[in-house]
Amino acid sequence: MGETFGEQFSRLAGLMFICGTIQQLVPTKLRHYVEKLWANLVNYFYPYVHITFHEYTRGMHNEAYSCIRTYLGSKSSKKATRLTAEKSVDSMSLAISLDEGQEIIDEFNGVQFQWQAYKEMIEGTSSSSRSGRSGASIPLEKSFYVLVFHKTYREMVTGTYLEHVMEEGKAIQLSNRKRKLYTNKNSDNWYWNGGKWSHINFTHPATFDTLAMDPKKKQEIINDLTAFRKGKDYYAKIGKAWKRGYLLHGPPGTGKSTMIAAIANFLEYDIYDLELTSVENNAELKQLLIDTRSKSVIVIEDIDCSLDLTGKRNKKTESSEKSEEEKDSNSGQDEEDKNTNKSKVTLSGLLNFIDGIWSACGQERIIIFTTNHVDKLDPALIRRGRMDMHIEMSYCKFEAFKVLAKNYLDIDSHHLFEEIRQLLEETNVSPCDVAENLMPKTDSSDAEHCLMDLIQAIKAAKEKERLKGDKEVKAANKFKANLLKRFTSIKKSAKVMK
Ligand SMILES: Nc1ncnc2c1ncn2[C@@H]1O[C@H](COP(=O)(O)OP(=O)(O)OP(=O)(O)O)[C@@H](O)[C@H]1O
Repeated sequence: MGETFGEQFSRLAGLMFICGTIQQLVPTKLRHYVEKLWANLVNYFYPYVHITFHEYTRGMHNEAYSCIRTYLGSKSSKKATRLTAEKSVDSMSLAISLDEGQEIIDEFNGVQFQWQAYKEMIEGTSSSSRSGRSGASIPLEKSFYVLVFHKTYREMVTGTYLEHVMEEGKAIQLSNRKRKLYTNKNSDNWYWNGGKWSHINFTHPATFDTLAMDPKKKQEIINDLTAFRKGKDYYAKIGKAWKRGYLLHGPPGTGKSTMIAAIANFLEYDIYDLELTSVENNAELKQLLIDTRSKSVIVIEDIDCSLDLTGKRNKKTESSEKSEEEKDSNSGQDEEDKNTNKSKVTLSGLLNFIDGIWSACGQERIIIFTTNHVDKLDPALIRRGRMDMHIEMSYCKFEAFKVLAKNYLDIDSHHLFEEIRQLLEETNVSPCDVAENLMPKTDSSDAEHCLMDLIQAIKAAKEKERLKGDKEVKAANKFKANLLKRFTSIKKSAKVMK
């Protein structure tokens, strides 16, 4: 746009003044025709297009309006002189928006777009009122934005500019909102209790900075998540639903749940904590997934304990699996009924949940399974493509310990570090146990005290491991001796028989 909006409007205003003056000189009888001609001329020569975005359309809230409001709020805090600020219960910070009558110029790909904010009062009627006076006339506030642009850019506006405004507005809204931790309700409560998931605000403080693990492995995960977050076009190009699966496995207390919180915080996603044991069947599982929003992490913790999903596939052939699923969902009389939870969700139901066609209806989702026993899981459940990244959360080694020492004691080095390094190399201790010992127990506990406590705890664990090892060696030796004894006696009796 060569001229600015200001210049173009002042030129147009000058022209209108001249035409207005000419109109005054025209005889009254002809004035009507001149006015009509003038309106047509303005229509023909006025090079601007106006688009109005109302807050409500046909009684429904217009999502485009709130995206524009957020988008312009982010631009106008630097440019506009009168702004409105508000904070909703669901949002973390103040939302700034353009005040009534204000306008700002937004620039996109070198083109200027003018936005104006308006508010007008209209008369409305209340359908019911607290005073009991139904149908009373009440003043309603009607807010709207008007986008003004040169007609040359009509295609750019409808093609890319508005999409850019919507996307950016939505992204700001998402990063501003309080994130949620959802848990699935029992299906008996779905309809009378507002939805299939109940939620609380998600405020877990874990981040990748506070997560104790091998730094190289941690960086790999961060890179993977970053690529996923930016991967919208890539996933579209390769024809894959925009989702990714992570399998977190490792002994108890190694940080699997902490890692989930760190992932959700890193991506700024909500978490859906799916309790499989309270899902009755495969159909319910699908409905629960459909009811999740994008930009979310769907978690099934301790998948090996959730349902008897292990080994089923190994026992059956691929071809018999479909009929098995039907059998499961119809009668549900076999293996699942042996579970105390009576859930009829099957392995194939769960596989569909992860990668069925309909699972692509909501994009930008992460699915995470956790387990303490990866070897117990059916290979089909965790194959690449379903669980794209397998992350082993392991016992605490020195690099992970340093992160915990920094978090809990705010120290980067200490003369006891070397002893701890050696002990951790020789002993399996979970980060959870290390963290527990690093927590000051009394007001007078300093770093030295905590590190000494930790050394004692690792030594005790080492001793326990040694005793366990001795016991195992003894048992193995006993077994070997028994075997040898039996073998010799068999040999002897064979000789006698000869
Ligand atoms: N890798 C870690 N980094 C930081 N803190 C950790 C880590 N692992 C464990 N912790 C600490 O130990 C506590 C328990 O860890 P967490 O629940 O994440 O382990 P988990 O592997 O999920 O255990 P489980 O398998 O028993 O569910 C956490 O609250 C956290 O304070």
